Amino acid sequence: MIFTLTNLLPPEEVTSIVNRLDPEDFIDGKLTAGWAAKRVKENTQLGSKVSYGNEIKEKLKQALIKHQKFQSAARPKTVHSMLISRYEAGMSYGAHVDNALMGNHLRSDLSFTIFLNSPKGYEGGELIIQEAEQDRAIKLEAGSVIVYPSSTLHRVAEVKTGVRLVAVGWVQSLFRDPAQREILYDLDRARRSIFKTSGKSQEFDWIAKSMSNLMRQWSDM
Ligand SMILES: O=C(O)CCC(=O)C(=O)O
Ligand SMILES: [Fe+2]
Repeated sequence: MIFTLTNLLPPEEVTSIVNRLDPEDFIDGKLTAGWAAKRVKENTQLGSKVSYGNEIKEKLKQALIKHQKFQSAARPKTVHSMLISRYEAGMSYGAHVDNALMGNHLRSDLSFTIFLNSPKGYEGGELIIQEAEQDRAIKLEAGSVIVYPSSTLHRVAEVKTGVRLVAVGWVQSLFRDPAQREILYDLDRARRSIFKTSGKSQEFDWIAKSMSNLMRQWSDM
């Protein structure tokens, strides 16, 4: 399941993040890519020792963790390995699959891109996810997020003009099976919708009970 979150942060907060990013603090993106992805990764990213970088990543991570749709659809155990990337004209990231295990044995079940600047600020630069029949190209407003399975082949199209600024990161979910996550997401949506129309009805209780019991069976702690 691929899903989006709109307005992760208010626009003024996204602008203030962008204003803090000094192009001088960005280093070659190849430094954090696996040996094969290194060959196709042509971008820059905020150096890991840049002090304000950790503050920004923490703020974005907290906003994700608090987001109800993100909780319901991703069921995060850990949000990890965040990077802030900057693509100038001519830069791209060719087709690759994300490392399954990162850092201190953290699994990547889901990948996300938080768009930090407006799509009006650059041409090209779409995130392209390969699906069975066709590619899906994604370019969102500043402050919006795309969340997609880490199991996919994906790439970032060449930026033709302007600058593309994004934060990317990964989620180890409490439920590693995408089908299980989708069932839990649908049950949660059904439960919330029933609650809205009929309150804490008998039907609400049955769905809530089933959801809890499936979570007990499936959770991967
Ligand atoms: O910039 C993006 O939207 C995705 C980048 C990416 O695929 C990665 O960092 O692994
Ligand atoms: Fe990737």
